[in-house]
Amino acid sequence: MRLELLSPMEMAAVDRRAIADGPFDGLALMRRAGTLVAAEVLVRYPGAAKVHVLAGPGNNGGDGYVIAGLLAESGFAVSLWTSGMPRPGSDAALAAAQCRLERLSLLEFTAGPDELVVDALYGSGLSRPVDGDAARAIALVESLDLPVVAVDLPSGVSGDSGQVSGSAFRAAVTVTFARKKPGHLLLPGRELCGEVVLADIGIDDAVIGEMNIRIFENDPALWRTALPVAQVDTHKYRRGHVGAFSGGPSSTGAARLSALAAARAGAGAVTVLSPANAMQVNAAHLTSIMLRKVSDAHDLAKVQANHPPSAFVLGPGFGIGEKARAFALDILGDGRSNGVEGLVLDADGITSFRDEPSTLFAAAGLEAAPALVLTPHEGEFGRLFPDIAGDETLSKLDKARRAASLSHGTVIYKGADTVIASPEGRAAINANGVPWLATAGSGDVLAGIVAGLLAQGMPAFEAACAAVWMHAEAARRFRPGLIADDLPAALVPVLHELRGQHPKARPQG
Ligand SMILES: NC(=O)C1=CN([C@@H]2O[C@H](COP(=O)(O)OP(=O)(O)OC[C@H]3O[C@@H](n4cnc5c(N)ncnc54)[C@H](O)[C@@H]3O)[C@@H](O)[C@H]2O)[C@@H](O)CC1
Ligand SMILES: Nc1ncnc2c1ncn2[C@@H]1O[C@H](COP(=O)(O)OP(=O)(O)O)[C@@H](O)[C@H]1O
Ligand SMILES: [K+]
Repeated sequence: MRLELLSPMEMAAVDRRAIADGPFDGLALMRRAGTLVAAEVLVRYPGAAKVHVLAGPGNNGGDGYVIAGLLAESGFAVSLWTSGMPRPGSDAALAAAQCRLERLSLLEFTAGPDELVVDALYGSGLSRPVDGDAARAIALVESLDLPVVAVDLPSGVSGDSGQVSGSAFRAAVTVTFARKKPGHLLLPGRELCGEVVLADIGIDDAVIGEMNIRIFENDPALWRTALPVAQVDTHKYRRGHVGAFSGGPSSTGAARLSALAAARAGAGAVTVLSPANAMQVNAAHLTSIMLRKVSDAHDLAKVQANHPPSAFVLGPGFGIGEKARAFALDILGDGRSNGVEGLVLDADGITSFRDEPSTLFAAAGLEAAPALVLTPHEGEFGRLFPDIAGDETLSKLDKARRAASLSHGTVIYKGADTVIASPEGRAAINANGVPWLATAGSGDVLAGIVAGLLAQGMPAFEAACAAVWMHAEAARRFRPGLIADDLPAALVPVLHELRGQHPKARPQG
């Protein structure tokens, strides 16, 4: 699958390289791009009363000239509205020269009901805010509620960040070329793109392969082969043991949600690690999940001495303060020598380090430290990484990557467009989320899934990507009405399906 995401700059480099290598020159690529967009229009809007093609001054406009010509040849009534002449000698100028249609000035743009708009104003070359005639055209199209087919990106949407610069079209369909860009998946870009169609214009995969791209759309193809597969001769502790720290007597539910999720994600044993004063309430609500008293460092040391968990979840409902810091630093310091694969630090666990994040980052950076996975939502992200969060020049993708590098941890920067980033620079943007996942406790479940996968030996980045995708997929299939309590069981069919696709899959009874 073509999951790499190319920044507009990388895409331009790929275009140049592909043109240099042949067999297609720039105009041929443009003709292929335009032909594929025109084909989408034909298939989706065969009855459009009229098609307005808006062509800008660059190569995005060049695609527009090709599209306008082809749609007119196919029998559509086409109005071609242009903004700025293509640079003489450019591919766009060649495409414009081959288009016989009358040029109307975008300044005079007008349209009527039941008509269609093809937006070929600006694509990956967007270099300043969209204003003036283009902004007026966008407003008119919006007021008439006309369907828009965007070429490469809706004009005004940054391919790097998904942010709007000035104003932007809201497309029903966006046809992009070779690979998606981060702006197709990051909000608000994802919303403004509508359905994204990836069109193959003939750029060889090898050209993209040479770029060593490390940013991907999150998809099972990225991590399916790393999913844990239980061996025939396994036993419960070998299938991974998760320890989920509980808060005090009035905030124990979050840890139990994490614990259940870890168990459903395949951990063979899960133990809620509870302060003494919450033992009773936890005991009253647990069956297959085990329970141990962990009130202080001494108790934690005892847990680590006998069947120690291979992964921990610390934070959900835990309470903010010194105890969370001490436990987290203890686990990171105890390290892989004791069989600990990872620590998932969520919610209060993250906030506990707001005044001294560097101690956490230093502990995670030690050679023998287990993997640290941080799962902040936007508010928590700002507490742990205030400088990165406050830098408005950075996209959500950039922010997650910088945070991962700084913290030596894998960062799951949550939200409707969750970004997962590894400390070594890999990143994935998740796109299968559904709004009803925004329900109290759903983050606790996510933390538990990550820990469940880590405990079974899945590498941190893959475990984080898999957990985010499965969490969202379980919610998507469940449909609205979901509460966090439903999620652990809703994971089961998703896991079954993924395991069925695993290359080492055995028949399941
Ligand atoms: N050979 C190639 O390089 C190919 C390029 N393709 C198309 O080329 C596009 C990229 O082309 P370009 O790099 O020329 O970039 P664009 O055509 O996206 O935009 C660049 C042009 O628009 C102007 N511009 C940018 N933002 C503006 C704003 N807000 N207001 C007014 N003017 C603005 C710039 O000054 C420049 O003239 C892609 O999006 C894709 O549609 C496709 O044809 C496939 C092949
Ligand atoms: N609009 C949305 N669309 C899809 N997923 C969302 C949306 N809003 C939040 N989420 C997801 O829901 C989960 C909420 O986690 P979190 O904010 O920690 O909530 P809680 O602390 O209540 O568990 C995260 O996985 C997040 O990515
Ligand atoms: K466009």
